[in-house]
This record gives sequence, C-alpha cells and structure tokens, in this order.
Amino acid sequence: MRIDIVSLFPEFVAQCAAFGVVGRAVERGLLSVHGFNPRDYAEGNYRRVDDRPFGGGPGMVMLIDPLRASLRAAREAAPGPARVVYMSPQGAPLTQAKVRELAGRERLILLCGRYEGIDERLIRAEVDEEISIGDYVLSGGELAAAVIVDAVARLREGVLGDAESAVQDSFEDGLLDCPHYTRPVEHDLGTVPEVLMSGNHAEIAKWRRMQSLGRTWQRRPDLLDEAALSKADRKLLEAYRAALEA
Ligand SMILES: Nc1nonc1C(=O)NC1CCNCC1
Repeated sequence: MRIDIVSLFPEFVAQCAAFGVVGRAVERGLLSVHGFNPRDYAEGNYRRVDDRPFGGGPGMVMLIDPLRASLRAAREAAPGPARVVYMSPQGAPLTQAKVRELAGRERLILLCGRYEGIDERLIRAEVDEEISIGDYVLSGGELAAAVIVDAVARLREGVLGDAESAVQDSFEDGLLDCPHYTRPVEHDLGTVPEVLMSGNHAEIAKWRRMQSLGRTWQRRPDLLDEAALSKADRKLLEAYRAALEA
C-alpha cells in the first residue's frame, strides 16, 4: 500500500511513518509513505502557497495551483488510481468502518490543509472525500493524516502479529474493548479477576464480551444502537447490569 501525504511539513510525514507498527510495516515493505510539499510547486520568488481570503476575514487560504501541482505529482509518482482524502473538520467522522474501507485500497493521497483551509474549487475538482478525526480545530491536517496512516496500516495484511491482532480491538465489532490485566496477580491497586486465570477459554471469552457490552452501554450507548446484538449478547448485558445493581 502506498500513502502520499500532501503537506507543507513533509518532515512530519517522515516521522509519522518511522515508529512502531507503521515503522515496521514500512521496513518490511508492506507500506510506503511519501510527502509532497506544495511549496515545491509554488511559483515566484516567495513561492507563495497561501493568500488572503476573498470577502475578508482573518487568516489565509491555501492557493489552488501549488496544491493541484503537488497532487498531480503524487498521482504520477506511482501507477494505479489513488483515493484523494482531504482532512477537514467539515468531513465525515472517521470510524473504524471507514478505516477498514481505506485499508482495502492500494493507494491513498492524504491532503493536509493549513491556515483557514484550502480554496473550495480545489476540493471540488480534486478531492474524493473529506474526513474529520473529531469536532475540534487543529493547526494543520497533518496530525489527522497521521491518525489515518496508523489506523489503516495496522489493518493491512501482515502488519500486526498474532500478539497484536486487530481482530479483538475496540470497535472491530462496534463495541468498546474489555478491560485488560497482566502480572502481578496481587497488587495494592487490586487483584486480577479470577476468570482470567481459570484457563477456561469459553468463560474468559464470555466475561470479556460481557465487559465490552457493559462498558459500551455505560460509556457509549450510541454505539450499542448501531451494534447488531445477538440474543446471547443481550443476556450478557442484562447480567452485567444486574451485577451493578446487586
Ligand atoms: N478536526 C480535523 N479533522 O481533520 N482535520 C481537522 C482539522 O482540524 N484541520 C485543520 C482545520 C483548520 N485548518 C487547518 C487544518
């Protein structure tokens, strides 16, 4: 998989692909991440990439042509179609389902804005979809792009080993994750739930599912509305709630 990031700070790109899971995926050739800087495609002595907004108001807007030229360079840097994603608070909220969809593609181009944003005509002409990582305002789209790179990379075949499998991750089944414990068994902060040391894998799976369901009900009931709960799930959730009230 190739991900091109159009950004005024290409060194940021290098960093987001240099550590942990993503860094290992790049080393193993499972993923490549490349930066394209609109300033390299800007003309004039000052290589302008932004200008004042028509209609007045604070801040600056990124110019069409340097962005368009950097997008063209990214497209032409490798074969095959690329999905162009603009990171923006005006975009659709990023969800694990969207991450899974993006992870199924061979090429992504992530467009990172700075300042007030980019000229709307460039969005209409070049962007396939806008994605937001949350309802807040960052100073640049680069952090949002890094979130996409990380979340997508870990779903690519061969990136995560068994020990880190994404299958049991939060949100993979639309629910929050269950609590996790490791050594020591006894600690002044508490002890490990006995079921986790029982060796009974069916009981452990049941306990974990109940905890995921219960946590989701308590912290993110909106996710429960979306999740297709089985009859067994509903029984587990009832048991969780009964235990709280006992
Ligand atoms: N939230 C966000 N999800 O994706 N991008 C986001 C963001 O805040 N972008 C900034 C918006 C203001 N201009 C600079 C970029």
